[in-house]
Amino acid sequence: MALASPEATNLNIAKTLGKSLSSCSANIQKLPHLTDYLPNLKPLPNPLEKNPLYHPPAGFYINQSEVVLRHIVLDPSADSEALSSPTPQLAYTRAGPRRQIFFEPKDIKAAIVTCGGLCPGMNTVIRELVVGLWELYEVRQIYGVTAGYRGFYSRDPIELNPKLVHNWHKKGGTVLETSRGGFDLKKIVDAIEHHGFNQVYIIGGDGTMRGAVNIFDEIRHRKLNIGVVGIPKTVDNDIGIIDRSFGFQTAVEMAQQAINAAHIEAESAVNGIGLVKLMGRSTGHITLHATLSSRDVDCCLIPETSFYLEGKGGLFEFLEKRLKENGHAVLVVAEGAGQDMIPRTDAQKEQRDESGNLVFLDVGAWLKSELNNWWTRDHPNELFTVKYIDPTYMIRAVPANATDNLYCTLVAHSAIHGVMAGYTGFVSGPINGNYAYIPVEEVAQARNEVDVQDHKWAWVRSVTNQPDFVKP
Ligand SMILES: Nc1ncnc2c1ncn2[C@@H]1O[C@H](COP(=O)(O)OP(=O)(O)O)[C@@H](O)[C@H]1O
Ligand SMILES: O=P(O)(O)OC[C@H]1O[C@](O)(COP(=O)(O)O)[C@@H](O)[C@@H]1O
Ligand SMILES: [Mg+2]
Repeated sequence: MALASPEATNLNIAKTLGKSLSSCSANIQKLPHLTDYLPNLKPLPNPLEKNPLYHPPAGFYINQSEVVLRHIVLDPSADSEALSSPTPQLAYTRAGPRRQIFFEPKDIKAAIVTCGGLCPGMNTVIRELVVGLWELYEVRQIYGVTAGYRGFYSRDPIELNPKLVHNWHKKGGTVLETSRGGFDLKKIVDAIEHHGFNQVYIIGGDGTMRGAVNIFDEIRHRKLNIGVVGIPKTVDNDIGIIDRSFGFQTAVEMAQQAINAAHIEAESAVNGIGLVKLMGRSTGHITLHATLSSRDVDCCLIPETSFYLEGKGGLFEFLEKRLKENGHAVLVVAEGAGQDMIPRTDAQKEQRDESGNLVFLDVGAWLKSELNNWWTRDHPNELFTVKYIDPTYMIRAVPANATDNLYCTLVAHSAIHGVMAGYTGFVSGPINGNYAYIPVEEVAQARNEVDVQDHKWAWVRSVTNQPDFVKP
């Protein structure tokens, strides 16, 4: 069979793509807008037009019709049937400044809140919201709601300005403080009304976004002129649709220190095992990425795949082989992995944190004990040591690295532009590297789990050469 020349192939692809795109219908996810329930709101020109220092160049403003495609991988050789009746492309409103806005800057009273667990970059997002609102849109009433959702109704908000927040991006954690639980819808929306907030910026994870959906619904139900935006924060990277959360890369980078230490301890012992437990309640993204970038890991265990200890194809058999070959092994486990194997009392089965998340048992401590039992049983006269490192909070209680800090700036400014344009009940985040606005309801439902069928997991397997843990 004659091979097509590269030019011919390119032409074919271009033709097919052209056909595909010309017949492509974009399924644009509808974004809620304040005018949906307040039709009399009048648009105003963007104050950036009169900014004394910055003169918006051509192409600065985003057209209403600009979208970001959800899926950018396309198979141009897909059969003609599929192309003649293409599945509509999922598309989201592109983020960025609009020519027209729906808030008079002097009337804006903005609230910023952080909820859930920590994530590197939270302070940067707060800082950029404050500075962006102040500098871009001349907003002078900006408040921080402290201690998470409960702070709306139980604490006095604190006034924020660029001078106060100017070096917050260098600090880990959240200066505004955060908490789990305390979500009381009526009290929260009453407090928003009472304080006169008309823009609410909510930084938090999956639980927080579910709360934001309720807040938005209630505000819409009361027909209040208040914009609500979510900024997804998830060190576990368990929120779907967006590429990743700010802080995730920083956490992966921090995890390297723990893996390096585990490797050194294991290498320096006779039959040494270095065991590291990383964050990841229901997803193993941190563990997977830390494994891929380290290359010192012999076995990576995540919640999305099960494993077993004893017998053919089990963890013990694999580790025994590695110890024989290399004298040491490094094991990295996500906190949510193997939870079904750890014995629990009835009380432990019921234990929940303030937000209602199941409290996990320590998979690292359990594995360490199981490994020790196994070795003393099977090799009573041979030296063996397990060095267990749990860097849980060390990987998230740090300032964001440069890449994440940049992300924080873009996501915060995108959120501001969206709220100013009258959008509400949405989330600002990157999709395929482009910032977009996504209905918060969709984000609250979208999970992002490690796909163990895709290439990334295959890379892990090729780096570690670990078993599939398929029972014979
Ligand atoms: N289904 C839900 N509806 C309303 N609020 C929720 C829901 N789930 C969690 N929350 C609230 O969101 C906040 C943070 O949730 P949590 O699960 O602790 O962290 P994260 O947002 O980081 O996932 C808490 O105040 C919690 O009460
Ligand atoms: O001890 P805390 O503060 O509850 O945080 C621990 C948990 O936070 C997480 O990072 C998830 O937090 P978020 O849902 O807030 O992103 C889990 O991996 C971990 O179980
Ligand atoms: Mg969560």
